[in-house]
Amino acid sequence: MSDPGTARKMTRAKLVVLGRDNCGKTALCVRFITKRFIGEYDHKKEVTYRCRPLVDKEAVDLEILDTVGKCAGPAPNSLESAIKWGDGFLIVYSVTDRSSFECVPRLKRLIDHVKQALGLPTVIVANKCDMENGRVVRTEEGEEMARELRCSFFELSVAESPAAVEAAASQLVREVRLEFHRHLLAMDKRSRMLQMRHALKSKLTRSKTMQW
Ligand SMILES: Nc1nc2c(ncn2[C@@H]2O[C@H](COP(=O)(O)OP(=O)(O)OP(=O)(O)O)[C@@H](O)[C@H]2O)c(=O)[nH]1
Repeated sequence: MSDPGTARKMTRAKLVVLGRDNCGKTALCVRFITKRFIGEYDHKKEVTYRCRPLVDKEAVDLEILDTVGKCAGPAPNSLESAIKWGDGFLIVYSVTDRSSFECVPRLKRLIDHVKQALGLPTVIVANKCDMENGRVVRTEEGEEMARELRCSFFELSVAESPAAVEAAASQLVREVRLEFHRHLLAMDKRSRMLQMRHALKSKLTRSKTMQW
């Protein structure tokens, strides 16, 4: 995020894409950035993409970290570092893979734990809805889980709908912007309180000196 001390507008943001292997994280990143769907992605390590999309007519410099899917066992250090680094999170699962769906709450808890904060900007994406024949997770299950975790929810097909991918990523940028402005307000409030405390202290010191 931009440094709130120097700018009132959020000009950059760091997004992290999380989810089990094979759920379509790389496909989603590539679709969002290039608008293309290639089909096969050679991706065995973390990759950071950079782009500058317009979201609600305002440009934003995005760094998007595409993590490597892993869910079982303790979270690797690289995943924790990725979460520490990020301002907003896209958690992806595939509607054709129940274990990827079950992984979502675990990843959300990890975000809350690593960032030591609740309610950070997080969007859940249910991918591969074009594969109706292979579907094992119903739309309502995804919606219900997103409600429980208090996250925005998009069910889409990266393969078939670039517009839906853009909508999900734009929603995340909006939520990161909101968080940025909340942070600015909190800092303004804190600095006003400090100013008031300082003014009160000097007044007290002055009146004590006058009594002497
Ligand atoms: N039918 C269909 N296939 C998809 C969709 N999105 C991704 N895929 C396919 O799913 C497979 C895995 O996609 P990736 O983007 O490599 O998945 P990933 O989550 O990055 O996987 P890891 O790198 O192992 O973590 C690829 O064969 C994609 O072509 C989709 O919306 N529909």
